[in-house]
This record gives sequence, C-alpha cells and structure tokens, in this order.
Amino acid sequence: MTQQQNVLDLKGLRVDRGGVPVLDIPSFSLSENEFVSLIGPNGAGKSTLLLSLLGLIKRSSGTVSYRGREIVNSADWLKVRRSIAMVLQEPLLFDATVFDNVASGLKIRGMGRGEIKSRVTSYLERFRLADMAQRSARKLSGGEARRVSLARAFAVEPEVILFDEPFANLDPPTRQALTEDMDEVIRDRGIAAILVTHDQSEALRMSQRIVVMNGGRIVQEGPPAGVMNHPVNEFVANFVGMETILEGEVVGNRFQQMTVKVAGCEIDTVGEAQPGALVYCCIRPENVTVSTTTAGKKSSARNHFAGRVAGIASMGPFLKLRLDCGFPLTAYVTRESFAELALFEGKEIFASFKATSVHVIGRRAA
Ligand SMILES: Nc1ncnc2c1ncn2[C@@H]1O[C@H](COP(=O)(O)OP(=O)(O)OP(=O)(O)O)[C@@H](O)[C@H]1O
Repeated sequence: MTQQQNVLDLKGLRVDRGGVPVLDIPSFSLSENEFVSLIGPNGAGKSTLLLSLLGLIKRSSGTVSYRGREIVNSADWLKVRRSIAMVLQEPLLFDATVFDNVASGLKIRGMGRGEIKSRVTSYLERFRLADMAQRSARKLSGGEARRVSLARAFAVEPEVILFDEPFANLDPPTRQALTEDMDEVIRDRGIAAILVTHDQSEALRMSQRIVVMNGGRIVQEGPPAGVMNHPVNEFVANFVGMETILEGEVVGNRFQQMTVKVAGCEIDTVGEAQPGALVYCCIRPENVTVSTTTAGKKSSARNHFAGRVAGIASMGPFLKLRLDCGFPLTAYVTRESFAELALFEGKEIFASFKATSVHVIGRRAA
C-alpha cells in the first residue's frame, strides 16, 4: 500500500482573539484524499482552525506546511490558497449571474474564456444549476445559493476544500441532496476535505476521521466508530451521544428488509442500501432489551444475540451495560431490572433489538 502524503500539517499552533487564547493545537494533519469532520460545541475553535489553515488569522505561534513545505511568507500563502477552496455557511455571492459567480475563481486565476466556459458549464451541470446559469445570484433560494457557492469552490479544482457548516439551516432533503452531490465530486477528484458540522450523522457518513474540539483544543480524534463508541472522557461521551455505532456491510436486501454483516454476525435492519454497501448501524441503548433467557425470541424484535456483560456504569436512576455480543453493544436497564436479572460483570445474557430501531447510515471506506 502506498503511504498517503500529508497535504496540510500544523504544528504548535496557538491563536489569541481579542487578547484571549482560543486555540492551542500541538499538531494536526490532513492527508491526501482524506475527509475529516471537525465537531465540537459553539466557540470550540473549529472556524478559527480552518482560518489558521488558510493563513487568514494571526497566529501567536506555530507553523503550517503545505505538502511538507512550511508556508513562511505572504507569497507562499497566496500560492497555497490557489490550491485550497473554502465554503462558508453564508454563500457570499456576487451581484452577478450564477455563471459569473461560478467563473469568478477561474478569472482570478487568469484562465482563458473558452476554458472557463467549458469548466463552468461542467460544474453547473454537476451541481444541477445548468438551467439557472443566467439567473441573478441575488434571486436564488437559500438552497440554490448554497449550490452556487459549492459549484464556485469546486470549479477551481482545488486539492483541498474546507467547509464551515455549509449546509446549516437547510431543510433535511435539500441538505441530503447537497451533501450527496458534494461527496460525489470529492470522491471523483480525490480532494482532501475538512468539514465543520454540528450534524453528527453527516460527520459519520462523510468522514474517515472525526476530530472533536473543545475549548480550543483537540480532545479526541480517530475513525468515526472509534470516537463514537470509545469516547476518551465524559465531555466527548456527552457530546457525541451514547449510541452504539457498528461498522458493517449490507449482505442482503429483500423488500427493504436489509441484512447487515457486523463482525461476523448478521443484523436485521430496514433500508434501501444494496449488498456490498458499507454502512454504520447505530443503535440507541434504550432500544436494547437484556434478558437472561431466550424468552425474548418470542417478541417482535428481529435481532437476538447471546453475549455477556462486559462493563457496568451507574447513570443515576438506571445502569449502563456494556455488552459483548461478538460486537460491542450498549444497553440501559433500570436498577429494578438489574436486580431482578441478577446481573454482574461476566454474566451471560441475551440482547434483543428491533430491526426498525437500527439507524443505518452509509459510510466511506477507511
Ligand atoms: N472576531 C472575533 N474576535 C474575538 N474573538 C472571537 C472572534 N471570533 C471568534 N472569537 C472567539 O474565538 C473562539 C473560537 O471561536 P470559533 O468561531 O472558532 O468557534 P467555533 O467552534 O467555530 O464555534 P461555532 O460552532 O459557534 O461556529 C470563541 O471563544 C469565540 O468567542
């Protein structure tokens, strides 16, 4: 396997805003073809990190390198910014036609008219804007304006693209359609990307790595399922929610009754993905039933697995059980059920959950 080169590297970064330290990141890298999501509460420093990667904010200390070469002066930054595009929550379109907006980055780069026409036409088509080319960008809906801003960013064919909540405040179907179109172009062209998002399913679906930020620091980073299932501290656990997230592959689909293979086990779910599709199965702990007999098999739950209690944590009125069923599963039980079932660490149990309680999300290959 060939080693992926780092496109961006950041070392010892500190940023102060209004005299207050807001970012302290010892190291952060983005490699070729990688898609990273940055998540964290308001004010965590996500946008400041993106601005730092573009040299658009003053650093108190630290270095940024592009393809292994440190960016030292403004001429270097200008050059690097030609390879990096940024899409903001606010589309910030010019008072011109859709075509001219999408062409703007190419004109700045001194591209010839003929080439601009064919490049813009192709990106207008990719982002389903072909019939709006001559419309004024000021007369677009919010969703259409976001499409134009995406087409404009991708038209320069960047090596890296930074997204700062580009789909915030859009209705779910529009958001879904836009992320799908964007994802297709990113994969096709092998662009490295960083997405700031408050939508965790979006982060799961799109990224190979999730970076969780809080108070200007990176508190955890890693493959999505790792971060979601093994939070390093209480802050991450509370922030990412506490669902079980399992990596799987669809192995069967009959009338939307979908079977997903997870760590050698088959989980019944519902959905439209076809065999071969890579997915995450997300299961909320309150939807998992624990019993000590196989009686649960007579219920309407489609999924039954034998396992054992691997860990117990107190959560106020109830207990959180970590179960090992050949794959990890988290369940909540009341203190009463815990006593009735005489549970203890190591005890063999049966875990059940319904096919309809599994939330299936598509995923990228690692
Ligand atoms: N223009 C500014 N002047 C001074 N401080 C700022 C400025 N912009 C942001 N900050 C501060 O910098 C810190 C990081 O803000 P940043 O916008 O990077 O966070 P974020 O994680 O992107 O938040 P959000 O999710 O709300 O967009 C916050 O404490 C914020 O108050």
